[in-house]
Amino acid sequence: MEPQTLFDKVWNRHVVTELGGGEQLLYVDRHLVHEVTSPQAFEGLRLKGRRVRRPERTFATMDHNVPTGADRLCVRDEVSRAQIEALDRNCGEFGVRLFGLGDDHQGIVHIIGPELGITLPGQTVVCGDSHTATHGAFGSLAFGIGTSEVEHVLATQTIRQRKPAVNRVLFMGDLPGGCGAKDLILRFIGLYGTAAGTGAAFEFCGPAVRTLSMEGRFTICNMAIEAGARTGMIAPDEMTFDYLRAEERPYAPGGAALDRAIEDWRTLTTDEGAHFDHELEVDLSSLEPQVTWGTSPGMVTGVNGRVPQLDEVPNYRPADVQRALDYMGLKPGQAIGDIEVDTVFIGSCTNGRIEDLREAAEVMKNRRVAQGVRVLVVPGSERVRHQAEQERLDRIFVEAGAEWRYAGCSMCLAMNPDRLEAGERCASTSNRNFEGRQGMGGRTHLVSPRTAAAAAVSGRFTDPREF
Ligand SMILES: CC(C)[C@H](C(=O)O)[C@@H](O)C(=O)O
Ligand code: SF4
Repeated sequence: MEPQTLFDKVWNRHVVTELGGGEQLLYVDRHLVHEVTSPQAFEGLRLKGRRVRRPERTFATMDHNVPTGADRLCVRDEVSRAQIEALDRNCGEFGVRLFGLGDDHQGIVHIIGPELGITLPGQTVVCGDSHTATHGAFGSLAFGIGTSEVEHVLATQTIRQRKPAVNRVLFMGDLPGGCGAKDLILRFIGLYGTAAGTGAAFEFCGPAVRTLSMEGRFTICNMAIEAGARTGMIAPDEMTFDYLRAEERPYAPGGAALDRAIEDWRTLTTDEGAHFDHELEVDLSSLEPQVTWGTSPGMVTGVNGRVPQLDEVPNYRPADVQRALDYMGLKPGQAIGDIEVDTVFIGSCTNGRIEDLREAAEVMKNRRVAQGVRVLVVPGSERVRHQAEQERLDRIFVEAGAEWRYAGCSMCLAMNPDRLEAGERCASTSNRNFEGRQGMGGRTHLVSPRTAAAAAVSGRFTDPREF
């Protein structure tokens, strides 16, 4: 048989039928739902008198709109409240399991899927959300869909798809100490640009990926989208299987059933000699902690570097760089280490997992947040919050002067009360930094949890390896 890529193997397992015109119908193993992109989809079902085809394969949570303060159950914004109430009603009516506000398992959709064992290796996973690629870190085929497709999946448990190009992204060399998955993926986007993968699927490979924890792998696949790809994948290995065995994952198989599943998942690797449409390589030996200075994740440099000259930036025209710097209030040649921040956001589906919080806590332990800096630490899920509290990480953050909050997307995007005011400057562990992303006129610098924590303590960008 022809050697196959990991992508091909998972794709081929799910083809229900050929639709002609280059399209295939794929079976969907897991459909994740959140409050923003689902109301019209449920409404569509209702109007047509249809049911949810596989409610037991459909899971819903509330994350984008939810407030993260102690009074979060009281949602003041009208649009948010309407979406939250609609999801509650729709899940009740259509028999979908909902992790709603106040539920122990509520959290960002891309955090709770893996941690509850809802998403697993070898599956097809879809959600009305672009960062669904996150789940591909298991070696599953996970991608975002639009609201009309959400309705289609609810009604049929299938999705029409055209097979994308498959690109291999090879990370060479070891990840230097003090650098994490976030630095690695930002470096990749800095090198190849936000159109590196337009419409393609990435398989992330190489020794540095193999040594990453599952948390780190989720971070990388999460940001495949920011490099223009539809999805990212990492072949499952012992790290993956240990993640599934180590803790209670209520929706994953257990015991002998898990062992049998693992035997099957071991076959989910790219065969020797399999064909990729493109090969992209990144050398990590000179990597340092990364900080974005512009309004795209590809506008990025090392924490010890400088804001570049207008004509020095790969993949961007000088006029784009100028516009980004004007918005960001920065000048070419300025040292990154001289940029002061007034806000730090640690959280999101990119970096809101327990390991991210541990890394941030390590830097902030026995230190104080710099004068005048507001620091929000927002666990990605209620389960992460409970675990962090058991490890007393919340004490470290609060004693340093940070705010410890409840789970949600929070300041990753301005859809809930956590947002930037115009002109505020934030070191953020999230994944998008376009104009207004964290609030109108707000300025976002994407960084790792360690670099965010270092900025919290120093009040300016500082190499976290100095702590
Ligand atoms: C609101 C949602 C549709 C959106 C997405 O698709 O990614 C959001 O999660 C984001 O990160 O911008
Ligand atoms: S945390 Fe941010 S990127 Fe992730 S789903 Fe929420 S809004 Fe989208």
